[in-house]
Amino acid sequence: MSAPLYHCGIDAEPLHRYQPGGYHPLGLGDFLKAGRYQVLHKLGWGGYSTTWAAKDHKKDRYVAVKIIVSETKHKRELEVLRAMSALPRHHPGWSHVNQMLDSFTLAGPNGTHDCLVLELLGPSVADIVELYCKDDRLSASLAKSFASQAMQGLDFLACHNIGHGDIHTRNLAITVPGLESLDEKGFFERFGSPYASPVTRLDGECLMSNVPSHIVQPASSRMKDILLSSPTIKVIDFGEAFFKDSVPDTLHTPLSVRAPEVIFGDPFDCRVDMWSAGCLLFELVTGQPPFDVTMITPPLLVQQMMEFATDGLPPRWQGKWQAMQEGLSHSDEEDTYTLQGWLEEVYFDDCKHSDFTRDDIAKVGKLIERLLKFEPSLRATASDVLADAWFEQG
Ligand SMILES: Nc1ncnc2c1ncn2[C@@H]1O[C@H](COP(=O)(O)OP(=O)(O)OP(=O)(O)O)[C@@H](O)[C@H]1O
Repeated sequence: MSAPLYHCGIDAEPLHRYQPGGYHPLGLGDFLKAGRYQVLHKLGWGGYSTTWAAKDHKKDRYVAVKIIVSETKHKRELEVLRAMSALPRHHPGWSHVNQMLDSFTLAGPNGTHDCLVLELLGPSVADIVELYCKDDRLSASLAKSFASQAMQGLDFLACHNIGHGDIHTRNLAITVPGLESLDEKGFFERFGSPYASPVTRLDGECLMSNVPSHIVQPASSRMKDILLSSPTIKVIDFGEAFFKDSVPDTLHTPLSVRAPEVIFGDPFDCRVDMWSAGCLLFELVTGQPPFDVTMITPPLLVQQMMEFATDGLPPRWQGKWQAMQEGLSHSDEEDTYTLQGWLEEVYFDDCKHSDFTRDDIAKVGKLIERLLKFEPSLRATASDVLADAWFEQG
């Protein structure tokens, strides 16, 4: 990799991606779509996009604008979101998926970018846990409420033959109550005042117009009070989403929640989401994902999956598994756990609060077991999960 050309005091999106094919340079106060959207704050960034909070002057509302890098050839996210916005709204899960409100293209110095205008949401569930939760763990009532809402969102998607492909706690975000009625002062009280730092060139030359003059620190929302009510959450980020009749070759779901059929290179479908949902349920309850993600490699992960999945590795994957194991060093010392044993071990950690009862944990363990099946056809569906007695208690 070549030496960095730019410097900025804020560690956010990689500056070298401000080049043809990459990010669009945007600044606070900029207008988009002929003056309709005005940029107020930065929400975050990823490998393929930067996302901004903006004021929609035409409809007098706050929105999120996700600006995709210009080199992206596939338009899956845009197509799935567009299809979703045309779907009937009567399903209870409709209100638990982030809806697209508008879309447009933006021609800039780095190319032509698809821009998705989305409902503006607050922090992700992962952020909430990190920022506001004692012992990095949700209360039992919030864990159950978030699990139920995520499952409703997934049920809505499955009913319409849409796979999300990237279900985890960073892709569930809370809605901001009263957002519509916030004035600008109230908006910045919620999302924090933006902080930006100038970009300089290390060779002393002037910046070109395809690099922003400043980098904005992503918003750090102040929303602890929201947890005292019953927050609504929505599934966000449809960058890996797909329709049942045009499934991609593979998915880039984080390895720790990636379904085994994707790891084994098998054909897959929307049921990948139910494997990830099993991991999600475990994390919502305990505060950590079921599979140890430190230094994880596919063979190590499959080894852990074999401890927890109750249906055994399907014969069609045995050959690949044999080949994978060649790189694994066998250690006799490591403890092995059943899923239920591991769930109890993690949850009833003496140092952390535990407001679920042992009975509750036994029940949710059974539920997670129904999701963590190697064979996609054996996995519970979102509607099966929602009908489970665990959701009726408490
Ligand atoms: N509708 C929204 N409202 C508020 N914040 C959002 C919204 N959509 C995305 N974000 C935030 O913006 C950041 C990046 O968004 P997103 O999850 O869509 O992209 P990513 O998957 O991280 O990146 P990429 O798709 O480019 O790899 C995240 O921090 C996310 O929480």
